[in-house]
Amino acid sequence: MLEVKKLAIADVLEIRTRRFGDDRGFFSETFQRDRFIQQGITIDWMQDNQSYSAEVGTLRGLHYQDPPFAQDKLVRVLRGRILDVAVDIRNGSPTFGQWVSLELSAADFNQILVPIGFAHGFVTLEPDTEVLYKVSAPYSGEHDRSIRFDDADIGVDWPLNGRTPVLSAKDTNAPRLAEITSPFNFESLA
Ligand SMILES: Cc1cn([C@H]2C[C@H](O)[C@@H](COP(=O)(O)OP(=O)(O)O[C@H]3O[C@H](C)C(=O)[C@H](O)[C@H]3O)O2)c(=O)[nH]c1=O
Repeated sequence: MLEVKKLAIADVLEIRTRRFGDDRGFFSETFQRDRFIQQGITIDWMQDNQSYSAEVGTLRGLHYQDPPFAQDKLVRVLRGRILDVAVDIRNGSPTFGQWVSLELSAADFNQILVPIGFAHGFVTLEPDTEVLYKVSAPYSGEHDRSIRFDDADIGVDWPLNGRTPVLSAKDTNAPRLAEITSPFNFESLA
C-alpha cells in the first residue's frame, strides 16, 4: 500500500507506506520501486543521505543543486520531528517563490517528495533528530546552491519559537532568491 497526497503546491507530495504492527513493533517497506512506479513516481533514486541534528532548531536549507546534478528528494524522519519546507523556484511557475511545508516525524511515519525545481530545507522540532532521504542525482559541491532560509520575499514561517536557529556557515551567508538566477523552468519540468 502506498498513499500519495498532493500538497498545496501539487508537485510536492506526502507519501505514506503501510506499517505492519505486532507485539514486537512494526515492519514497513519504506521504498518499493514498482509500487512507486504504479503511482506514477518514476524517479530513479540513486543515493541515500542521512543527517543527524543534535539540537532543536537546527535548520538546514534552503538548498538545491544546479543541473546536471539537480535532485529530486524523498525525505523521511527516522527519529524525532522536523518541519520540512519546499520553495518553488521554477521560472514561469504560477507559484514561483511560494513555499509549502509538511511536518515529518518518526511517529507519524510520513515522507515528503520534493521534486527538481524546488529549494529544500527543514528545521528540527525535537533534539537528536535523524533524517534519511533519497536523491536522484549525486552530490556535487560545485553545483550545490543555497537560498536564505529567512528571505523575506519567500516568507517561510519557521517554527523557531524565538530560538536562534543552528545554522551552517553556508546557510548563514546564503543569498536571497532575488540575488540568484534559478536554472529551473516550469514548462520544461512539467
Ligand atoms: C548534501 C551532501 C553533503 N556532503 C558533505 C558536504 C559537507 O562537507 C558535509 C555537510 O554538507 P551540508 O552542510 O551541505 O549538509 P546539509 O546542510 O545537511 O545539506 C543538505 O541539507 C538540505 C536539507 C538538503 O536538501 C540537501 O540534501 C543538502 O544540501 O557533507 C556530501 O558528501 N554529500 C551530500 O550529498
